[in-house]
Amino acid sequence: MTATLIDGKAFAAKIHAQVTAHVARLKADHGLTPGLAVVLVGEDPASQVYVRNKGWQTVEAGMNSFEYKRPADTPEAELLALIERLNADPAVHGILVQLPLPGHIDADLVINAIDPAKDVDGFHISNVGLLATGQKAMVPCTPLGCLMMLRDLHGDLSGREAVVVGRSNIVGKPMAQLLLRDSCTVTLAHSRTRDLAAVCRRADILVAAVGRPEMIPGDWIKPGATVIDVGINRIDAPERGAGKSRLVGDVHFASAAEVAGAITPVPGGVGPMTIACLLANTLTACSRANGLAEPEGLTA
Ligand SMILES: NC(=O)C1=CN([C@@H]2O[C@H](COP(=O)(O)OP(=O)(O)OC[C@H]3O[C@@H](n4cnc5c(N)ncnc54)[C@H](OP(=O)(O)O)[C@@H]3O)[C@@H](O)[C@H]2O)C=CC1
Ligand SMILES: Nc1nc(=O)c2c([nH]1)NC[C@@H]1CN(c3ccc(C(=O)N[C@@H](CCC(=O)O)C(=O)O)cc3)C=[N+]21
Repeated sequence: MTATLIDGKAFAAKIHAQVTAHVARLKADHGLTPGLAVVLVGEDPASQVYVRNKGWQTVEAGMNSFEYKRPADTPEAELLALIERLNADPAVHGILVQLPLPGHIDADLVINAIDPAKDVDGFHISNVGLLATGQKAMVPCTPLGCLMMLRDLHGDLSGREAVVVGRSNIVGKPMAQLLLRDSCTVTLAHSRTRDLAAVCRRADILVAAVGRPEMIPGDWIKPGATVIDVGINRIDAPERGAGKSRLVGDVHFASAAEVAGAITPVPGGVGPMTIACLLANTLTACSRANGLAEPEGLTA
C-alpha cells in the first residue's frame, strides 16, 4: 500500500473532544444541556446499530439523548404528531429521523415537518435551499465529515477536480454542493453516467457514495488522488467462519490504496465522522437557539 490512510476514527475522536469541552462550557456558563432526539421506526438491524452508537456517544459528550423507537406499522399521522411535540420541546435542540422509513410513510413529508432549526441532518428543504444558495444552513453530517477530512488534508480545495459518485439527497448532492462551495470543479456521477471509469480517472478528489460493495477498482483512480469512501456494505465473510460477515466500502480498498495518494478505510473512515458531525450539529443548533456564539471549527 502506498496511499496515506485517512484516520476518520482518530479525527472523529478529536471532534468529539472539542464538542465535549464546549458542552461543558455551555453547562457551566449558561446552565444549558444540548439534547438530541433520535426517532427510529421499525426494526432495521443496521439502523438499530447506528441509533445505539449515536445514543451513547451523545451521552458521553455530556448531551441529553432521547430515543423514540416505534413499530414498523406506526401510522404517518402518529409520527407527525411526535415531530410536532419534539419541535415544541425546549430540551430538544436536534431531531434526527432515521432513514429509510417504512414504505407507507412519506419520508419527505416527515422530514419537512421538522423545525429547520432542529434539523441536525440538514435534510429539510429549507436547509437544502440555504446550502445550495450559499447561506448559513444545517449541513448534512456525512458530507460535512468528508469535507472536514479533505480540508484537513489539503487546506484549500479550490480548482481541484472532484468527482462524486452517487446523487442521493443524503450524501451525493450535498457533498457536491459543499465541494462546489469550496471552489472545486465538481462532477456528479450516477447510474446513468457514461464511461464512469474515465470520469473517475479525472478526479483529484473522488467521493464514492453508491452502496455497491468494492465497485470502484484501483485502475479507475488517478495516481495520487484522494479517495473518500462513503459506502457501508455488509458482505459475507466465510473466511471468518460460517455465517460471518464484514463491512466493505464502495471502493476496492487493496487495489485503490496502491494508486491513490490518500484514502479512507471502511470501517474507521467516514462512518465515525458522521456521528461526530451529528454531535457537532446538535451543539450548533443549541447555541443558535439560545443566541450564543457557535462552536468554532465545527461548522462548514
Ligand atoms: N458512512 C456513512 O456515514 C454513511 C454511509 N452511507 C452509505 O453510502 C452508500 C450510499 O448511500 P446513499 O447515498 O444513501 O444511497 P442511495 O441508494 O440513495 O444512492 C445511491 C446512488 O448511487 C448511484 N448508483 C447506483 N448504482 C450505480 C452504478 N452502477 N454506477 C454509478 N452510480 C450508481 C445511484 O444512481 P441513480 O440516482 O442513477 O439511481 C444513486 O444516486 C451506502 O453504502 C450507504 O450505506 C450512507 C449514509 C451515511
Ligand atoms: N436520517 C439519517 N441520517 C443518517 O446520517 C443516516 C441515516 N438516516 N440512515 C443510515 C445512514 C448510515 N449512517 C451511518 C452512520 C454511522 C456509521 C458508522 O459509525 N460506521 C462505523 C462503524 C460501522 C460498524 O462497525 O457497524 C465505521 O464505518 O467505522 C455508518 C453509517 C448514517 N445514516
